[in-house]
Amino acid sequence: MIDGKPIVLSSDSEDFEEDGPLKPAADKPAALKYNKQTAELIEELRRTMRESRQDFVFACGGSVPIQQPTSVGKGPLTLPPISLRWDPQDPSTPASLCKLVIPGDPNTQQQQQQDVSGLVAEMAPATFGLGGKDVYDEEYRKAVKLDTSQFATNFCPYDVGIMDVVTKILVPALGDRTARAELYKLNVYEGPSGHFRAHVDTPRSPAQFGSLVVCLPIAHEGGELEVRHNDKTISFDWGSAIETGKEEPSIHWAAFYSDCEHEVLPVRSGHRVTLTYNLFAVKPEPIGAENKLDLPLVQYMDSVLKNKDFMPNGGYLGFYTSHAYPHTADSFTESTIKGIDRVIWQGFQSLGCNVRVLPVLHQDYIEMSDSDDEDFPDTVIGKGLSKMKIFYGQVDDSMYYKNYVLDSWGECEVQARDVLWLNQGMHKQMQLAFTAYGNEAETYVQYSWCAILVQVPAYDAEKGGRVEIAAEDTA
Ligand SMILES: O=C(O)CCC(=O)C(=O)O
Ligand SMILES: [Fe+2]
Repeated sequence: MIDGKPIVLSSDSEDFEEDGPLKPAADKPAALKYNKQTAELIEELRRTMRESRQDFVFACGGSVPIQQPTSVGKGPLTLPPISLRWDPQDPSTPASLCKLVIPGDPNTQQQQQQDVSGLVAEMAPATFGLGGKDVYDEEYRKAVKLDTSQFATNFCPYDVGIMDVVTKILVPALGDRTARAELYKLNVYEGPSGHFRAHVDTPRSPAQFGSLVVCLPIAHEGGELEVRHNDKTISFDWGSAIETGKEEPSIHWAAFYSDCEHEVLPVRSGHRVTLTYNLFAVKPEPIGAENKLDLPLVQYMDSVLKNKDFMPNGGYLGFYTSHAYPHTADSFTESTIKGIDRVIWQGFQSLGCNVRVLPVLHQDYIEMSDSDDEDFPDTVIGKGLSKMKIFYGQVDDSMYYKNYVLDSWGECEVQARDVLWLNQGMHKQMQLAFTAYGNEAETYVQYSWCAILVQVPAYDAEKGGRVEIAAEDTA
């Protein structure tokens, strides 16, 4: 949970003095109190973190063949034919016409395409969220959908190991946190032009961390799903794999962090039929110091903290998260923290530091009458942000100025100028993504990117390690 006051940081906190601690200068809000050795070690730590970022995945996928059930040898990972049943718009339509079994008889492929057309005729245009409203605009999304109240399927992503893979790859193996999938929509993207332009998925709750798409084996061409994070793109091309005769009928799936921008490219022909699921992180475990992460980056962080010259009197580190996170107007949960963010958050915690995650907003997105004011910060960070109704441009107070007291840990006040940043924070791309198109007009939960704030304890020369500080309740 995040509550309390908003805090303000200057982004140019790179100023070190040659020897010894800096004297804070009134005209230099970024002046810092750290020594030269700290400056050098920080540079190394920054570089290592930049490099480590490349190693984290943000999407995964696979395929599962469908087998006709036999009386023998039906193992737990066998996927039987998938049936779909739906509510007809005309209640007098016989049930036999409101059902599709996939794959159907291999000799009647054409029949199957006709059956899909029958399904499509019962589906409604799929809208997307724009500016708080559900909009239908074929320029951005051309697809049809059914809600879960209107259809049923025997397919379950848990039966065939998909959720095991998702949990292992996208929910880092920390504690026994796991992923829960909730069926969300049935969608059909029809050739020659069905598509969904770049968007991020609207979070359904602060516990949502990802989305799962399952594509049924129905012939189509095109319709590649592209998922992007920072400057990387992962593409899932199921159409060519599904094309008749090339492989045994299989479902194809992809799961990805839902703050990652993604896009369905135009379907050239056929029907791209998908089930979509929202993924939630469940069973968060309290993380204790005994729960050390055995990752090179954490070992490196450990070695820096063990260096007696690094922040000998303690201090504060900041890391702008690589992903954006959902939060509601008054709640923010750390249970969905992912990728390198998760490693940094838990890594520092396991090394005896206190860690917090705070939402961040860049000034471009804050509309204030006096935002031309030079004293107004480039970046506003803090727990109180969520209370400012920022997403509607209604910041109702002008108290958020540079060098504001950022936060406090017990008696300890953290000022903006005390924080050494490990990376640069302007995730413009992500901010644009969340202000542009979502898959749903839902404003109750929003994404924003965040800052991880780390309280580094002082070095105790006698003990030969960092001073112990009281662990925080991170629930
Ligand atoms: O069908 C897909 O591959 C993705 C669909 C999608 O992005 C959505 O429904 O939000
Ligand atoms: Fe989406």
